[in-house]
Amino acid sequence: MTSESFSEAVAGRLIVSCQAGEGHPLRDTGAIVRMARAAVGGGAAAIRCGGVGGVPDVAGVAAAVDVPVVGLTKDGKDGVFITPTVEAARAVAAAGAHVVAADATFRPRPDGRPLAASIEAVHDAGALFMADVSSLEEGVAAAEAGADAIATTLAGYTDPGPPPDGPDVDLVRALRAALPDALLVAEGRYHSPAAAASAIEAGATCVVVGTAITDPQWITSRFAAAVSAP
Ligand SMILES: CC(=O)N[C@H](C=O)[C@@H](O)[C@H](O)[C@H](O)COP(=O)(O)O
Repeated sequence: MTSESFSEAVAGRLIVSCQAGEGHPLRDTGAIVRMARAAVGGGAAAIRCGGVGGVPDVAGVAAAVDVPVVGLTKDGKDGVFITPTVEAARAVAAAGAHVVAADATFRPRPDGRPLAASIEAVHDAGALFMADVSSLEEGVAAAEAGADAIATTLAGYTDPGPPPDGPDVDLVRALRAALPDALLVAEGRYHSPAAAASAIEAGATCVVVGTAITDPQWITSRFAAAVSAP
């Protein structure tokens, strides 16, 4: 898939992130695949999937849906953990991901290789590279290093302490101003249709929504809290 055809497929549309972490009741490749098919049925333009040991999820979803698949793996929860190494990036591409999403923050990478090495490996495998960043500077650097898409995935997750409640729409605005032609993905804590629409208004090419669509446990907890007596 070329970056032009991926951009055409997702422009002004929703990507659904279908993931379930270790210990989650939906942590099962078959469940993830069915989730992805349901998301496509509802109008998802692409699926983002993978996680800890998530290569089988990427392969299963890629075989089951006819929309682009953004794949990733995760290794732990600290530091650089989203597709953190060149080897992990190669494995995700080999599983059939059209786009490989990986951490592109300035933090030290566990294999000591530069971001550009992961980008090159993904391109050599015939896939595109989505750079998961937390700041304007990281997004600009990732674009300069050859990333095909810049995503705000890690905004709010690199500082100590809990992330804020809402999405970082200001980062979307700043990235669009700095990178007028980039394929810019708004991602992270978009918890309502209105919030997702606000990202497009701020200049995002497309929006990724995960938890608010694909985690019944999280959705239930919001309803449960709303009806519980104070
Ligand atoms: C920080 C991190 O690990 N983000 C991950 C990236 O793949 C996923 O756990 C998120 O679910 C995804 O980014 C979508 O975001 P939200 O679930 O907030 O809609």
